[in-house]
Amino acid sequence: MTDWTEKYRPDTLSAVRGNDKARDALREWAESWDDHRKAVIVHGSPGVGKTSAAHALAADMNWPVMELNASDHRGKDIIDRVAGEASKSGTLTGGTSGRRLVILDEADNFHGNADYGGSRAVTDVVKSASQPIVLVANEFYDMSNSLRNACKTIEFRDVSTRSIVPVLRDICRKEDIEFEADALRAIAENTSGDLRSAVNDLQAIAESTERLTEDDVVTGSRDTTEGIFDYLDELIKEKDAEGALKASYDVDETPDDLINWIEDNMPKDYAGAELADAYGYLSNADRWLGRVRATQEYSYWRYATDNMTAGVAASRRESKGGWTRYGPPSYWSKLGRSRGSRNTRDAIASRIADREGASIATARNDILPYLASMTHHCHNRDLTVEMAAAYELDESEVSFVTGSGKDTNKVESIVEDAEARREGAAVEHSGDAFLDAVRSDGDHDETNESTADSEPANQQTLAGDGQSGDDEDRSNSDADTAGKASDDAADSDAGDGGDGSDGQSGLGDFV
Ligand SMILES: Nc1ncnc2c1ncn2[C@@H]1O[C@H](COP(=O)(O)OP(=O)(O)OP(=O)(O)O)[C@@H](O)[C@H]1O
Repeated sequence: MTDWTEKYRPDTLSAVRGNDKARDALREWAESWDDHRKAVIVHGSPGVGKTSAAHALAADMNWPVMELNASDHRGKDIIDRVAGEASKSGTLTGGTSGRRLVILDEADNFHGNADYGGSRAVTDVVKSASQPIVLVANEFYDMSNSLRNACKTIEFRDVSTRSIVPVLRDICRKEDIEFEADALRAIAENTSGDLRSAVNDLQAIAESTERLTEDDVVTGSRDTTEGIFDYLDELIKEKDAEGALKASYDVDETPDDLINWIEDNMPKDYAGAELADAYGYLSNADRWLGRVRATQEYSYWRYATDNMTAGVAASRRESKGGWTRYGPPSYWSKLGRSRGSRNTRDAIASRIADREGASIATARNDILPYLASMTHHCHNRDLTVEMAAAYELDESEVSFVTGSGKDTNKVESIVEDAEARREGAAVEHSGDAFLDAVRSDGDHDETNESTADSEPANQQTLAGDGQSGDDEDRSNSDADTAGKASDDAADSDAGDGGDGSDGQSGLGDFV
């Protein structure tokens, strides 16, 4: 299955939607580069087209691209060389023909990377570069003052619903998908300005239906979502077990969707032991949903619903007050709805379960979402590499967990590094292979050591296959794991601003 965000990546600037001013400014910057010779910072939220615009610009200008990101080990020499070497050939050919565009992705992350000599060295290169450089960043103010001052700045804003809809419509037409206009609008509204997620959502939903209707877009219809927000309030804060179950009959969501809403919002109010209990019920609910999928026996929905409503309400130990900002299920949870992505999710979960000695349900419901938030957009690169190494993730799996495009050089370089780390670990530890096997079998409380290091090279090869159904056989005494994972998840949220490698030692700390 090709990833539509890659397939429909704009190949010319005029195909970059929703940021006309920024787009024009970028073109103008490139066309006048000989006069000012400054680098440009393109910044804005994830998925609004910054990187695509830089590549499209290069294509329009006929400039070959050299792309690097802050986490790339090739380091500063490369930029130095590219900038220098290209300038020489520029002189030789006596004109612009030796020109190329250097794209520095994750430019807000350089300070954390010693290979580059920190942001000062990058600033120096940027200042003296003899080639046009585009620095792409999410967090403008995470870049040093001097770096910011050395560059021109262009902001990409969140893409409006009005601009997202036509992109989705074009894709539907090219993919021969029937759609209701309202369905596209609902997808666009749900993604709050992130065009990449909108395209991803469209693909996920299109896989599971013949004709896109507004109803397919779980979170789309206003009536439904209002109902669900009220219900979340009742379930999480007010009602007892029976009340929560009864009130759920009026909610216009299938249990498959409802569980995503609950799973994503319950942790905003629950903590500690009650959170662990509630996760236990959600795991049970998810097992019942799995049985429904496997057997098409829809009467099992009842048990799923009992668990996710009455169970969650009964787990509440203290009364909850105040107002909580509940939100629609993340793209990640919604992904579970299409078969292709469910398979990817379950394959990853089964390897996690294998390695951590947890049940597959725990891996899927507790550990994976948590990893997804920790490694969102690969911001914490080190951790992402650890994860890819520990669970032997390939590009599409890293992309699935992190939400970054799978063909991006960020993801590719992470997978390469993870492979290198795994090979290193296999050699170092080959003498202790049995010891490791014994340890990783029962002991998932391992903390300080990097998980990649403790991995026997041949232990995981079976994990990818045995994904379906075998979670029933496993013990489900995972309340501790769940509680621990989610406590840590709360901590991690605060730091989710591209703070890079701040001494996080690895997945073993969290699972
Ligand atoms: N403005 C846009 N016009 C057309 N397509 C877009 C636009 N923004 C995003 N997309 C789609 O989303 C995909 C990802 O966009 P892109 O990687 O350029 O976003 P980004 O802003 O660089 O995000 P990040 O900061 O996460 O790298 C593109 O391949 C394309 O399919």
